[in-house]
Amino acid sequence: SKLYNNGVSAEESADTGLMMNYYTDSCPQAEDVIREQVKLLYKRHKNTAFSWLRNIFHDCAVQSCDASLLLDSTRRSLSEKETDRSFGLRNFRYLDTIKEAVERECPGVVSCADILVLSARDGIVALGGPYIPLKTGRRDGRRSRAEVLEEYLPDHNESISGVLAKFEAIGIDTPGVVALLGAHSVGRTHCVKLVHRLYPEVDPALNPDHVEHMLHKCPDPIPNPKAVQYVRNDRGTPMILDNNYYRNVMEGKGLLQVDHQLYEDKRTRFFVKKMAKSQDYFFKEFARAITILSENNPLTGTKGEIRAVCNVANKHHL
Ligand code: HEM
Ligand SMILES: [Ca+2]
Ligand SMILES: [Ca+2]
Repeated sequence: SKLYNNGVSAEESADTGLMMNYYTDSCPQAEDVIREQVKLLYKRHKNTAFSWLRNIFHDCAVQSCDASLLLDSTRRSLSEKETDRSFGLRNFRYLDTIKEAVERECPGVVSCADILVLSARDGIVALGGPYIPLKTGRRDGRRSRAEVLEEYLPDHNESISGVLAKFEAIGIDTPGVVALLGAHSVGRTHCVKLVHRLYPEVDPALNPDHVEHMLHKCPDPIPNPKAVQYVRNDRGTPMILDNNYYRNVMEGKGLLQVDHQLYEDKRTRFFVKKMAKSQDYFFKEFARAITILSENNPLTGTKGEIRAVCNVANKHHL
């Protein structure tokens, strides 16, 4: 059939939006290949699952689930992943590994944006979280958008009102926000993001037992940013996506200002308690919120492109 300039046939270019199993006809093995790769990579590098989970926030919350997060800086612009807001993001090479495996099956068909979302979905399962059915059909953006990052991504010191407002703008309500922050039930936070709660004075809201641990892990008021000094987000079950985060937050063991605020603020406190009590409720709300996040403003139809490699946009086509 007639090919458009971007190599998409007329039938394929009809904009069907996001749908379940978008690649059923064009690349039936796509989701299996991704699931297989996630399993293999997770077995070898457990913490890559934290990265897949964090990616969905840092890509989808910033304007669109368009894999803009994955682009490298160019001579003309600094990429999202190299800004301070992306501090600590890691393991991008394992997304490239997944993309390469998918490309071997079906070259030029599956977007990096979908691979990013599906790796998060399968990574959540690897971490003991719920299986969340997610749609596909996203296409990749052509530019990184570091200049709008601040507008969309809450800072670690942001007020809870600011956090709620930013998520509300993409359709995620209060219980949804509380559930999403449950992602801090896994992974780590570097000392640079924590020392302001320890020095010059210890934040009195912190649990004294936890302070001792934090001071041990972060002994310098000005940590060397190159040193790998960090505190695990959830000392109890650091590798498992469970509701232990909410118990931590209730006990003054939330690491970030936003974690702590979640239990201080009237609007969110109720949901923290409810999620601490019921893992089912946490999972249900988490699944709902991840679904909304993953459908934020996607490029579909003929918008954007299918990137050949995830860290650079394709060479410009007419
Ligand atoms: C108000 C919103 C949020 C703020 C301010 C925030 C901030 C942060 C910060 C500062 C870190 C530590 C990074 C480091 O030192 O390496 C972190 C880690 C992490 N965040 Fe968030 N976050 C937020 C929401 C989310 C959401 C919605 C998710 C996912 C759904 C998420 C997933 C993660 C994960 C998995 C880690 C651990 C990463 C690792 O160990 O490599 N965060 N976050
Ligand atoms: Ca994006
Ligand atoms: Ca945990």
